[in-house]
Amino acid sequence: MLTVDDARARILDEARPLGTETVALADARGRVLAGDLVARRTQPPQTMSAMDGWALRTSDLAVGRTEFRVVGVSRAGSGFTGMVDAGQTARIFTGAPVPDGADIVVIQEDTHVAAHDDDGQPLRMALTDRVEPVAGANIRPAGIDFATGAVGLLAGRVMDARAIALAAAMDHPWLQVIRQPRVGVLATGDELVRPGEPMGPDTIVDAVTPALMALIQDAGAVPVDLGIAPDARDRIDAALTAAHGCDLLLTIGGASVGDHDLMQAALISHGASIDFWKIAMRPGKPLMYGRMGDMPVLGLPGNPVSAFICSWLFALPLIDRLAGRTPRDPAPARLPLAAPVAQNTMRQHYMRARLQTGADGRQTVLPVRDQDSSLLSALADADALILRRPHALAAEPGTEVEVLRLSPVG
Ligand SMILES: Nc1nc2c(c(=O)[nH]1)N[C@H]1C(S)=C(S)[C@@H](COP(=O)(O)OP(=O)(O)OC[C@H]3O[C@@H](n4cnc5c(N)ncnc54)[C@H](O)[C@@H]3O)O[C@H]1N2
Ligand code: MOO
Repeated sequence: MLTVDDARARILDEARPLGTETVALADARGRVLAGDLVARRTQPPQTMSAMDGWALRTSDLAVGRTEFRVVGVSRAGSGFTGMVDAGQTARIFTGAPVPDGADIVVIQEDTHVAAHDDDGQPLRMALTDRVEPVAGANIRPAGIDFATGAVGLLAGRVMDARAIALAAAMDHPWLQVIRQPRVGVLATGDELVRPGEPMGPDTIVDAVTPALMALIQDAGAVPVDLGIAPDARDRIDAALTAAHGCDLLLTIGGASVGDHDLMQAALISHGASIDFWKIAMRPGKPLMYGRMGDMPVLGLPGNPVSAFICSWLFALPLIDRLAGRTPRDPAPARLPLAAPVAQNTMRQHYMRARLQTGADGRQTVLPVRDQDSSLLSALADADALILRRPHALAAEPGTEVEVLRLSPVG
């Protein structure tokens, strides 16, 4: 049987980022830049003050001048267009252009107004403290952030709040980004109903579709609910036809060996090639992977925990790749066990577990008691998975094991 690592590699190796589209900057959160983003302007556009104070000449400070004649005011958005000559100063505010002639801004805390005119406007400014004549002090040169034509954000950058700020500052109202993957979710099984639908004695509620819809959204992709197909070839065929147009298809159930496990045959009749079926992992052994045309298909086992863990391990990195991001590959932490675990089989085991912090502040990990792959209560309760490698030996409390955290969302 294929190992988890080999299965991951086979799934990811074939996948390529999708095409591009243009989105408004306001809709760009979480999207992936399709190309380098170049500044369309220079920031700051001219020499700007970094402080509220007075613009003047360092040459005046160097010769010991302490009083200056006020010749104008430079505000953010409306600079002083005149010249600051020797012995002169201009009132200046943070973000205002530094007038010609001035090469230093003295912060107002080091000054006082020595004389006002009849309207109360400052006529003369005097220094109250000694100010070092350092040219450029409290001044931001033009282009210190970025200059027109400079590459500010690289292709592949995920547009988080910080990247959005820079794109906005570089004057990009629109961005070229990788298209969001459309991920079809198709549940199968005669026994399934939607939450709230009439129930019979043999029915259970489709819990996996809603879980996958949430997981897909958390991954920045667009979920497409393809419904529940009963265990009948014609119904599964119709649902697979409806999947055309998706970038990835996740099917749930019908992956095993039972008489009603029809998914593989249906996929093949739709021209799908099956790359692998069954991997050495628990839960999730009957995972199937193939392609229908260009569209990758993950045939998830029906047991809800198996479907969730297979999606978490394989569908999420695949969505990352299709969306143009680096496929996630969380490194396991090492934490001591809070309860013993048995020797593992040849299947890599992802045990549902809870992180806990002892009175001494030390974190341990407690496997949930029942690892049955149908138990949604245990899955909801878990906040981590203990990763047990094939044939790992039995381990006592205190033994460090590999732990993957299930994030609060996803
Ligand atoms: N003889 C064997 N039997 C089974 C094997 C095996 O190797 N030999 N593998 C077992 C394993 S492991 C798993 S996992 C399951 C996978 O079965 P299928 O993928 O064929 O899934 P189903 O039979 O359709 O369903 C299994 C189970 O899950 C419930 N289910 C299905 N879909 C949903 C859903 N959307 N929401 C909630 N629950 C769902 C379904 O009712 C069944 O109880 O096969 C084992 N058997
Ligand atoms: O491997 Mo199945 O996926 O036990 O539940």
